[in-house]
Amino acid sequence: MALSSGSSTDHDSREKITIQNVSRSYESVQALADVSFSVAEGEFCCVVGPSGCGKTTLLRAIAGLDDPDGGSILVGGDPVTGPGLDRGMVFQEYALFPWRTVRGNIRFGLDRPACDCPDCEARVRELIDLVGLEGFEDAYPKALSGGMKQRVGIARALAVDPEILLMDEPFGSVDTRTRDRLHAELLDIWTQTGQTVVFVTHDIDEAVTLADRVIVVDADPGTVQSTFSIDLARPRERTARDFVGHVARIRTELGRPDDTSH
Ligand SMILES: Nc1ncnc2c1ncn2[C@@H]1O[C@H](COP(=O)(O)OP(=O)(O)OP(=O)(O)O)[C@@H](O)[C@H]1O
Repeated sequence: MALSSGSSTDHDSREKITIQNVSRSYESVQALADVSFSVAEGEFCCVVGPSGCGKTTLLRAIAGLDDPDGGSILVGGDPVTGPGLDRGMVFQEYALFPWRTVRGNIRFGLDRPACDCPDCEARVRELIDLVGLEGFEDAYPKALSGGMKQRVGIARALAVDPEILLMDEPFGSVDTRTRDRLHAELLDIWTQTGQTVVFVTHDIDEAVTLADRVIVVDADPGTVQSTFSIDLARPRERTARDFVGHVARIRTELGRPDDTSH
């Protein structure tokens, strides 16, 4: 993947994440090539692109789970040198601990020594309420539906109140109806928390449903393709009518037919 938001990558105070000339290769495969863009504080940014264009590699690098070969990633102006409590990650395949209950999975982040949560049990209860899993506290992941598992994944990522939420195709494994519901719930949570979100998807419709700003990348890792971002500046509270107009506008900008009727 090679992309540029078209804006300066010099750090300014509104920038929460600054990605500067980041590259990453796996043996002969170049997954990221000279990637530069930034994400503003409190922004919901979707990175959309086809399978294999380097989206997961990028997200893992921001999370500090993987080291780029070159370039730098700054969070709040500080270089990322490894995982941190300021970043929560939600994985496509949930990555829940099968031997832990819903409560135990959500509590995971709070059990770390670096966590200074004054009342962890109260925090877990708050998160269970937030993601609507009341009554399932003692259930194990194998007894949950895909949508419920991902609610646990989101709650676990939010447990330590991270400044940044990194989401890697989190709703790729749930049915369309559940996905629509989870979109609404996620936007609701984001409205409450005001976190900076980087949400990776291969689905442009999902991206325009959720994002303040969409960064579109194309196939062929390591080459610059038709990559652009769109500033949507949408209001946080949006009516269904606004939404249809919003999708139509984005489709026009992307040069795609207006098929927002379904
Ligand atoms: N650990 C690895 N070892 C070797 N190659 C890898 C590794 N991780 C990723 N790659 C390769 O790097 C490229 C980018 O992979 P990445 O998973 O970041 O893409 P992606 O856009 O997230 O794809 P998807 O949408 O399918 O998850 C791919 O060609 C992939 O095969």
